[in-house]
Amino acid sequence: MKPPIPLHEAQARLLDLVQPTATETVSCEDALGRYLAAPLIAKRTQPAADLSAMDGFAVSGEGSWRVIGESRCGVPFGGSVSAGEATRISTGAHVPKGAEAIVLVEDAKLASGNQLTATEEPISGRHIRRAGSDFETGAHLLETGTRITAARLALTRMAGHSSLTVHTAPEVAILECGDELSTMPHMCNIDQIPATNGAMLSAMTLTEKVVVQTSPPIPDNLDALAATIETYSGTNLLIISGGASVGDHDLVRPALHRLGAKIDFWRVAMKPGKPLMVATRGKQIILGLPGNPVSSYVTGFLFMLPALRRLLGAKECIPNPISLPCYEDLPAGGPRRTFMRATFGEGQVTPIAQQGSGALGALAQADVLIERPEHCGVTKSGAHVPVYILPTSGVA
Ligand SMILES: Nc1nc2c(c(=O)[nH]1)N[C@H]1C(S)=C(S)[C@@H](COP(=O)(O)OP(=O)(O)OC[C@H]3O[C@@H](n4cnc5c(N)ncnc54)[C@H](O)[C@@H]3O)O[C@H]1N2
Ligand code: MOO
Repeated sequence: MKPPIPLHEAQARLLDLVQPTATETVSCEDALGRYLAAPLIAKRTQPAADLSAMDGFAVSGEGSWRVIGESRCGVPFGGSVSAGEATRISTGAHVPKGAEAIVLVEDAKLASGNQLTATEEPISGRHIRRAGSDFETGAHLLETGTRITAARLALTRMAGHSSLTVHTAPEVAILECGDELSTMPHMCNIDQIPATNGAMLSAMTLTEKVVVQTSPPIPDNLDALAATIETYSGTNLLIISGGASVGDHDLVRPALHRLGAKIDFWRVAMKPGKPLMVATRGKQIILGLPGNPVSSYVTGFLFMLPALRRLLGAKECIPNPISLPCYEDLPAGGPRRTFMRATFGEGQVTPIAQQGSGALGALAQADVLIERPEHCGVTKSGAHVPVYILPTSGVA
């Protein structure tokens, strides 16, 4: 048996196998959460003209000023203002030609209806958003592969786009196998356990634009497993949880062999998640995830979601750790890169006592994964450690 390969090599090999899906043009709103298939180039200049940043008066020269009109959003003042003149102005309205300062409403005094004085001397250029200060027509605003977030969706529209080119939603099948798995958590007998991984992995994909298909748990039977894999052969990505290890009833490898799939690698030097398997069958990518629920989650986070992002054309597919202090001493690392479930609070992370790869209670409590590199030394409390933030505030 070949030794497990290092995590980073395994992730790189997986991503090398995956090609982004075809492209399609969708409304900016429908592109939310997807990745640009072309750079975002500004089709307009923003602001298109000098605008006031405050409600008040646009003035020219020294005060006092005679108010000769109004500039409001959508209805600019038609003419220009000369020294000693002003217009009323709204936040976001065009600064009239000739005006160079804004007197805030709070600082304005009006006598006989239209004679303006200021309690605070206005400063030339202050409270004026200059034309093009956000971006100019032709500016390269977002790179290919950038994810459309709420703020970027607003930017695409402000830049004059109503549609965007993105990659089509890949089809993903999520399977789970094991004779002990029950679809009825409320009525499991002693020989059974509730099937959790299919539901969990499906939930994890909700952060990406994908079409997910699931099937009831597959029994530990080679014919049944091969037949189910065949049923989903048309999907871009096939995820199989369980049966990835070396036991007599771990049938994913035999089933893939029988179907002529090419196993690219099996076993990664990581904990949890060692029996992870990556294979291809024609254009389909197949990921065999270990069945222990925490192992399935961690490999889902570090392999399944990156593969989906690559299918969707993301420029960054693999999550990046940040550095945070750890509240406790951490033991030296072993031969496998280890991902410890931990909580986050008061600016530091604290490992959870129960680190078993079946311990869903601890996983459900975890805010972060602490990364312990292979053979690292002891880490003293207070030292910074690499940490992956888990999405705990929304779905998945
Ligand atoms: N002799 C060895 N035994 C094992 C090794 C090894 O290297 N040599 N590796 C261990 C590691 S590490 C892991 S991880 C597990 C993974 O094994 P499998 O992928 O074959 O998983 P199963 O045996 O099918 O299940 C393991 C465990 O998880 C439960 N399970 C499975 N699927 C689900 C599901 N969908 N929902 C909820 N729970 C599930 C299953 O009942 C088992 O308890 O292998 C070690 N063994
Ligand atoms: O790799 Mo297993 O996931 O350690 O329990």
